[in-house]
Amino acid sequence: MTNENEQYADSLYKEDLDLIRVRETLAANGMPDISVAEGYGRLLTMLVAMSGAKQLLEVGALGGYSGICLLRGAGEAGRLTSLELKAEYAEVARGNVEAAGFGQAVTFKIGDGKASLEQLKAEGQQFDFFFIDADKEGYPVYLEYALALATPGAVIVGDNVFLRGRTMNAARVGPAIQAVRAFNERIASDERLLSTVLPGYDGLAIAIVK
Ligand SMILES: C[S@@+](CC[C@H](N)C(=O)[O-])C[C@H]1O[C@@H](n2cnc3c(N)ncnc32)[C@H](O)[C@@H]1O
Repeated sequence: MTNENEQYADSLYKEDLDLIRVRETLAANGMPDISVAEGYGRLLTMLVAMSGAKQLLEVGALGGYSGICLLRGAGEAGRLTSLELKAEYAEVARGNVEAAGFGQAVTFKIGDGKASLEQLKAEGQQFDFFFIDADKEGYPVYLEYALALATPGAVIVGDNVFLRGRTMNAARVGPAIQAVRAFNERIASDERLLSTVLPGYDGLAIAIVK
């Protein structure tokens, strides 16, 4: 769901064939059309480019839309580790990331993102950009891992932090909603982070590790 402002902003940009392909393959494979919003996809590219990040990590690959946006910002030296629960989704993402010209730059890790992050931590891997966009109940844990795996100055971005209004609805107390509230509060108050929450689309949290 996009509002008039978002639709206007999106209408300014020409068709993006690599991203159209992602949406087509989602439909063709019966996958949900829940890629990051167009404007936030462009913002991911900009944030990666502006920060100079090269070692990128995303939690939640789906069909590769955000992966393509992230890698576009990082240039030739960019490397993306993409964590995805479902092997069949990762295969669709792999095809789309390859078709966009980034096949050599991406590594998919299949399974629960928390287990993959624990493995990356045990291997001593570090990243300078994190995009958290998977199961909402996992957001606080994903943030904890991002802080543990972050280089100084790393950027941490979390999508859908409004949960289409459920985050702000005090009557809603389900585990995913409480987890996203905890994530947002931590983003705003953790003294190790500089942060903001953008209210467009479904809400995007952006933080820099000091
Ligand atoms: C909102 S979609 C990701 C969209 C993607 N970031 C994009 O913008 O193109 C969420 C994805 O997270 C995956 N997911 C759900 N639970 C997960 C988990 N525990 N670990 C890793 N991935 C998970 C889902 O299978 C789905 O592909």
